[in-house]
Amino acid sequence: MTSISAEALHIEGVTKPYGSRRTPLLALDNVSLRVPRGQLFGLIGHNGAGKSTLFKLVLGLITPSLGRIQVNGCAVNGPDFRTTRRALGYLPENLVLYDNLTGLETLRFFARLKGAPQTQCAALLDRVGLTRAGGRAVREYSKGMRQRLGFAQALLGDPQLLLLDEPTTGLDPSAIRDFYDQLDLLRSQGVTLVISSHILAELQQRVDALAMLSNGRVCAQGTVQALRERSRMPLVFQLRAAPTWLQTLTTELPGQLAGAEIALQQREPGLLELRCPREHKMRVLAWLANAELSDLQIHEPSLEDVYFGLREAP
Ligand SMILES: Nc1ncnc2c1ncn2[C@@H]1O[C@H](COP(=O)(O)OP(=O)(O)OP(=O)(O)O)[C@@H](O)[C@H]1O
Repeated sequence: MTSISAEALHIEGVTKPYGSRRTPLLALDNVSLRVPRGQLFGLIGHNGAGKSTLFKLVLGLITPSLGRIQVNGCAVNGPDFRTTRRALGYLPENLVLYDNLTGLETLRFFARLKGAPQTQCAALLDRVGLTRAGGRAVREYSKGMRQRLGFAQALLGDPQLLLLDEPTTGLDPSAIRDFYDQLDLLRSQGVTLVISSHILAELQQRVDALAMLSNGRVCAQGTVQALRERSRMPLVFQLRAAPTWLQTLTTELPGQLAGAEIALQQREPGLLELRCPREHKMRVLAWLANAELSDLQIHEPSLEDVYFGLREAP
């Protein structure tokens, strides 16, 4: 197979059916994605959208019926994939751990499976903050400790591409922050990270780009800002002023912004919320320049708003 790209991950026209030949269910349907090296790339979508299936295809654990996948320019399941496979790290959604093994024994076990040096295990336990717990049986670990051990397992062999399937589920806010600090460090070292999550607020500030899967298809792909613009979700202006001034604004604004789809709502005395399409932002600001406001905040639509906006789009 000829190389389609030297990007960290290049997926082209991939389809994966499950079920019988007569009534196949397309877990993935003509999916194409490109992830440049060194990016933190998000994958979002409803339950059953196809995220885990995509990870398994990239790992070569299952094969597509159509399309092709390359990791660092090397075809998945092609002749050189054994070597490339070693440069992949994976944290599955539900990692099975042996409760009777200690944390350190667990890592040693995975290191043997992966052909990674045993000498990495203690350093990786330290990296995820489990050095003191490393001698304790995994059965005594909390959910957060198990996740951290799973993350250490994914880092065995110094992977260049890390696939993380819902890695922060069940973690407390401080553990989530520590986890993303680790991802930032890896990214600064040139590692490419693909992360799936249902916690959209968490991804919004952190990913370089993302893809949105719906019913096995990519329904949107790009930076959070590009998806915001595509979704055409409104901007929200929060205006604080004396109630009498807000009354004037409420009366005059619709006439001033004729032709713009705006919505006004009094949130509380002295606080007016104005929703309007992005393309009218500068008109609104120009008009507000002469208003006697005590405060003005402009809120971009959240990734969650964008997600629902794009999913509902025909
Ligand atoms: N081994 C399998 N056999 C049959 N169908 C499967 C299999 N694995 C996944 N599917 C189906 O493929 C679709 C995609 O599943 P997948 O697990 O990839 O979704 P997901 O986006 O990871 O979901 P979640 O967010 O719930 O983890 C679903 O309809 C699922 O039922």
